[in-house]
Amino acid sequence: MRSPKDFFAPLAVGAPEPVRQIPALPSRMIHFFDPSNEKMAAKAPEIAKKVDVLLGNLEDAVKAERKEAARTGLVEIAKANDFGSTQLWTRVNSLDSPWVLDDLITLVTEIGDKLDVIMVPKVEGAQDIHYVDRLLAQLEARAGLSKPLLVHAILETASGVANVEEIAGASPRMQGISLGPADLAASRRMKTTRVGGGHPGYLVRTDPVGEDLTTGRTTYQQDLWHYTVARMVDACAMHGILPYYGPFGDIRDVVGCEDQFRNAFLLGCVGAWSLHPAQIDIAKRVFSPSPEDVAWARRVIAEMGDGTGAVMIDGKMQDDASVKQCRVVAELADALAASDPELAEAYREAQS
Ligand SMILES: CC(C)(COP(=O)(O)OP(=O)(O)OC[C@H]1O[C@@H](n2cnc3c(N)ncnc32)[C@H](O)[C@@H]1OP(=O)(O)O)[C@@H](O)C(=O)NCCC(=O)NCCSC(=O)C[C@H](O)C(=O)O
Ligand SMILES: [Mg+2]
Repeated sequence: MRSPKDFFAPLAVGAPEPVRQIPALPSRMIHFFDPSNEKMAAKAPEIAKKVDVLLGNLEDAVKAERKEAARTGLVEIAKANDFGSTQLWTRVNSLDSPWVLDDLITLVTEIGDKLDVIMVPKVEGAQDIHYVDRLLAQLEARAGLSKPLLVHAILETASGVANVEEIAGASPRMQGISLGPADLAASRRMKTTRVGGGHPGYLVRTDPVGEDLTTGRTTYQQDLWHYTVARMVDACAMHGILPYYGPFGDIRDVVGCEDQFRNAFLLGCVGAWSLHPAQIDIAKRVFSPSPEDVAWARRVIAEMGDGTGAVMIDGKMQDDASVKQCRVVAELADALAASDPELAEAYREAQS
């Protein structure tokens, strides 16, 4: 572990100073596209106008023989477009793959000034982040970058989950962590065959009444990801970085997707991945606090004055702790409304 005194020092001569605060930029959806897929690549500039984060994916879901085309495609798209306030991220190949070194060298030296965040898959522990951290510093120095690239880890191995707190605090570059349910399920030897979401077999059943074990026993499907998401949220909050739910692979099931995203939102996540254009609006809706919740939060804040003591509002007790929750909601609403005029209008209307 680096000494706290050196934590914010650049890791290479000529590399930019690390950031001291992770910017809380809107990132309700991290929209994945394959830069080697001509159709998707052609849509990227239009999609960029609708999303908070556009991510050029180089890892899983890109065929092995298209890896180089994906890398080159992303460089071309980044050079040819100005995405304005939409962040541009990439997911590089895993650290044990034959592609990742060239991914990092090419992307940082060619389009390092256009990229905001590098997503690193299958992170096992702090050592993986330390490797990327030093390499990025060297490449940033070579490319003459003035702004440091941030790093986002995917939590998708059993060791990654066991080490999530040290991963979250491994570098001042750490921007956030996403759950990768598909790889995590495989790593844990879970018996699912899906990309995220629930499973009808994972349930609890009410007790039997009398001797009859089969009738009148309601079952409730449980959330396979609750433990991991909650643990990830705590690790991120502890280190001042941002947690995200990852992918929901059943593109057709927009209802199940919305439920999974909402659970993550309520537990503390700031966004999720959109794999298909149909998931963009779901993430936008879910990860923006509702106008009614924002109006309520603002009312509590106003009636609580300096934020101490206890008051009754509509029969509910409010005190120092509930006003803090209301501030979380109101501050998120303000941050999102600043770059989303439609949302700003909806919040204004609910207030009046
Ligand atoms: C899932 C898909 C393969 C579906 O693609 P397709 O069959 O082409 O869907 P549609 O016919 O409905 O598409 C309609 C049009 O929209 C374009 N399209 C589709 N997806 C995207 C996109 N993501 N961005 C931009 N444009 C998109 C199609 O080209 C169609 O265009 P047109 O014909 O001109 O109308 C596909 O959506 C896809 O590949 N999505 C990305 C998948 C991905 O990135 N997967 C990796 C992330 S999940 C993961 O890695 C697991 C995780 O790590 C873990 O371990 O949990
Ligand atoms: Mg994965």
